[in-house]
Amino acid sequence: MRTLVVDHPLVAHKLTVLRDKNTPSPVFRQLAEELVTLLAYEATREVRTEPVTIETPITATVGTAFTKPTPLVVPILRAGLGMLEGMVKLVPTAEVGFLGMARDEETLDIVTYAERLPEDLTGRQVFVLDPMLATGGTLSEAIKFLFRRGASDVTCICLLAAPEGLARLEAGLGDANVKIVLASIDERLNEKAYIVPGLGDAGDRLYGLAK
Ligand SMILES: O=P(O)(O)OC[C@H]1O[C@H](OP(=O)(O)OP(=O)(O)O)[C@H](O)[C@@H]1O
Ligand SMILES: O=c1cc[nH]c(=O)[nH]1
Ligand SMILES: [Mg+2]
Repeated sequence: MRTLVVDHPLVAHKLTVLRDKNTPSPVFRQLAEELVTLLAYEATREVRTEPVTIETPITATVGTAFTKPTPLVVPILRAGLGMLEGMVKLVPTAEVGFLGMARDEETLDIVTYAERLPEDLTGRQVFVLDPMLATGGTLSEAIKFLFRRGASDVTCICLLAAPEGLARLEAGLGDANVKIVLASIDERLNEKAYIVPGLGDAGDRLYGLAK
């Protein structure tokens, strides 16, 4: 597993405003969209592409080849949805699947309550979107789900991670082809397994409702 923390003044500034408890949901949603675009630029450095040839207004003959990215993007509902728009704006040729996963706040167990993914992901390159990597339970379940379906290359784009969650994923994944791209590795988890300093509950911040 590889981890990349994107170190950039624009990312740092937007993340600071996102953390501010006084930032209302509409601004929070806008910033999440902008941040995922900045992170996705780095996260897609190795995106697989298909050759496409075109005719330019200048060339009389076809033959200028450019390449079309064809990843599968999987936002983890609810909070992952806040990252979908920014990702598909940057990669309009991506295919999108969905996983609905919720963490039981008592047991921290992960419940998968929705899934809309191709049955066979053999050889697919998948980009998972979830703003928070806390205990790592959600992403661990999501990655296992995707590998079970045959995916071979998974990149997770998250905003914040706790060191504990990264360690858990590292322990469980070993040398699997998984990359985590982040805006920040925060200090720790608190007794409720929330990221400190963090930004609160991402789903609630995005959508205003308690889940
Ligand atoms: O690393 P973990 O300990 O699994 O915690 C991270 C998960 O917790 C939050 O989801 P939540 O279960 O609150 O659902 P929501 O996205 O609908 O708010 C967040 O959106 C992550 O998916
Ligand atoms: O800090 C956290 C931890 C888990 N899920 C969140 O949304 N925020
Ligand atoms: Mg979630």
